Amino acid sequence: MNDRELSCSAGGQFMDRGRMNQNGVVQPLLTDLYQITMAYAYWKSDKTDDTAVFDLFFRNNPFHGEFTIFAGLEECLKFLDSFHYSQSDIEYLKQTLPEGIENEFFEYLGNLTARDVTLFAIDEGTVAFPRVPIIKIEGPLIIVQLLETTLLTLVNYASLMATNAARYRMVAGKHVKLLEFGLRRAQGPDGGLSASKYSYTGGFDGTSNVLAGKLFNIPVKGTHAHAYITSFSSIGELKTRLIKHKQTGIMEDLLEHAVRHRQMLSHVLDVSTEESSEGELAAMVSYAIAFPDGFMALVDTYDVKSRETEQASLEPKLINDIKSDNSPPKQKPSTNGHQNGQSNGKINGHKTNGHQNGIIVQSKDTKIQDTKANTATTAAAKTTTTATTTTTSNGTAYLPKYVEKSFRSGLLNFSAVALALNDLGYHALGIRIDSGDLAYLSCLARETFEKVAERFKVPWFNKLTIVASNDINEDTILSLNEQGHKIDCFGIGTHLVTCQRQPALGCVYKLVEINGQPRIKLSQDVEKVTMPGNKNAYRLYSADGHALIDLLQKVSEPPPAVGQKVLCRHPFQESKRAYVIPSHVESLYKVYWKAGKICQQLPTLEQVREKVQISLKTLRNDHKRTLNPTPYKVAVSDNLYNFIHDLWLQNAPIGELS
Ligand SMILES: Nc1ncnc2c1ncn2[C@@H]1O[C@H](COP(=O)(O)OP(=O)(O)OP(=O)(O)O)[C@@H](O)[C@H]1O
Ligand SMILES: O=P(O)(O)OC[C@H]1O[C@H](OP(=O)(O)OP(=O)(O)O)[C@H](O)[C@@H]1O
Ligand SMILES: O=C(O)c1cccnc1
Ligand SMILES: [Mg+2]
Repeated sequence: MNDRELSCSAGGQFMDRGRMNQNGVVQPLLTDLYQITMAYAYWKSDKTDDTAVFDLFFRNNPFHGEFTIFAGLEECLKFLDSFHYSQSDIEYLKQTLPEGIENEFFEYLGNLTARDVTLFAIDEGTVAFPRVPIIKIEGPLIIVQLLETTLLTLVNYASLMATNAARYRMVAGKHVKLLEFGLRRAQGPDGGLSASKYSYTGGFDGTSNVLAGKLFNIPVKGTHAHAYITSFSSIGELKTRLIKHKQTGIMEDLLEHAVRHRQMLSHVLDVSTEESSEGELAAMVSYAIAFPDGFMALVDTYDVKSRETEQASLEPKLINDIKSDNSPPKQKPSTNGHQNGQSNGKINGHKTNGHQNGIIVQSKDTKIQDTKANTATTAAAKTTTTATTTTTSNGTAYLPKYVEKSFRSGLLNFSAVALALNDLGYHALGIRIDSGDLAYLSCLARETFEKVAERFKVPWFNKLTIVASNDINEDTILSLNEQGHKIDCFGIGTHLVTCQRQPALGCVYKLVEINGQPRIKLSQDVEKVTMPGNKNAYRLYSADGHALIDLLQKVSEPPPAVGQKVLCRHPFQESKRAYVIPSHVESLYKVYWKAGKICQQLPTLEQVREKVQISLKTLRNDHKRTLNPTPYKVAVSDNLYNFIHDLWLQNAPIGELS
């Protein structure tokens, strides 16, 4: 039994092999069958001594963007380090491959390692661009072919995820915290773990995924679920109310303090204590007793059936809309690339409990902004939206009174418990909002906290954290920013981890040279023609420190020099050329694996995370903007251009007209 089998039989997917913590599912059989059948055919055709160069690259940036973050390199290196077919792998292949495979082939497989392979790569966490190989791998043809699928699976999702996360970070800005909440929605356990790891790489601040925290040393964070609030229905259910005063150590009744504050707060918040939920109060008190220094509460749970009925009688129009099949379809993002207002669908009124709105929110500069006006809504949606809007005396439309009241219940109970904790020497952390109009409710919450801070002389109340979650994506954040909000932290699950906007990055692995001879793969689609030969990649920078262009050259060419004019050519369009005089030239490849060893000091996850931000800073803003970003230029040297096109002509068959 080898290390891998030992560790797997011990029950762990990730294991410490002394040298590196490795995901146990990453092993040579994690590949497509055709790699192994090809290996046999290569072996049969006596190609064991052939050497090859493969390029691993993508053709298009994801998410309609113009950059990609390269991630997954460390996992690739770990894979090379441990590449070895175990005895049981060989037994399995003997049973599985077609009959007649010679025994010597299995012996050959049993002795294969990645010792003779050399892997070049750009640094993990660097921005990368279409057609510039992010990994270049050289070595015995059979082995480098066998590595294809596993390397692709390690790079594709990792890079997609890191890019997705980096985009969320860009739209959220650097001061807002981003938490990954996606494990429950991820594509299986391994997808969930990778999502947590690479969203951290891309710029998230933490994850709710505890195993990811343990394995990758990522900060783990979280609040609590609605279930906790709804598990209490009355104060009578509180088994304990006592908590130690932080300074005096004397046991005090937290509920008593909370009830007293709640009474006073009801005037400040304009919600009567009868209108707020007792179960919610009980749940919050009990949670505060469990976590007096980390009290963070969900404030949107409150849901009272009798009031739903009352709402129904108040809003027959809305209820009719919901019952008929005229309910508004889910909105598509508006044509300018992101959704405005409530255009991402559900919020435009198909809920019976009145959690919908066509609100006008107060923007940061206190101007009133009509979110309906710039929303690409359907007529049906607009009708329903209007029906549910409550207009205040000054003409400002807000959430339906019912929704506001129920949200105020959460705020009332939270504030009461937070003030009670304050009496006993503790500071609450904040709230989470998981439904409704997040822009409006966050402003309402902040306004409430400011009022409480002033009236109760608790200045720290101003600084309470407001976490928002609920089906958030890049467009929602952009829209919230436009509207103005007071959210300090987003908890993001589904859209982030499933990369819903684009679920795969199309990295490919193409043979570019065999036994020193270039190989080109032709295609009707020019974009798909491969760039033949063993190449080096350089990034040329302008005097202001921005990346100008990536340049591919034949390895035999001298690198571009600072201050010297370089002719950069579009790889396929003859007329597209430019001279560049770089102020700085970065050679993109480093040898990461050679002679059976990792040749570079590998950065920590934290360092890769920093690298992402540093690398993104070198990109001009117009390449990074979400709407119609400018494509970053990728070029080839004049020499490589001619080489590609000569080879192309040599390989393209000449048709015959008849
Ligand atoms: N101000 C806003 N601007 C744009 N989108 C928003 C805003 N507030 C919330 N959203 C988004 O609108 C959607 C609201 O979802 P939905 O209509 O299901 O309401 P909900 O509040 O989740 O209702 P429920 O809790 O009853 O399921 C979510 O995707 C949320 O991220
Ligand atoms: O919406 P996402 O971006 O996917 O983020 C994660 C979601 O998961 C939770 O909801 P869920 O309904 O699963 O559980 P809950 O009872 O804790 O709300 C949480 O409340 C978020 O809404
Ligand atoms: O901690 C949270 O609030 C959380 C965690 C996972 C999913 N939704 C919310
Ligand atoms: Mg939810």
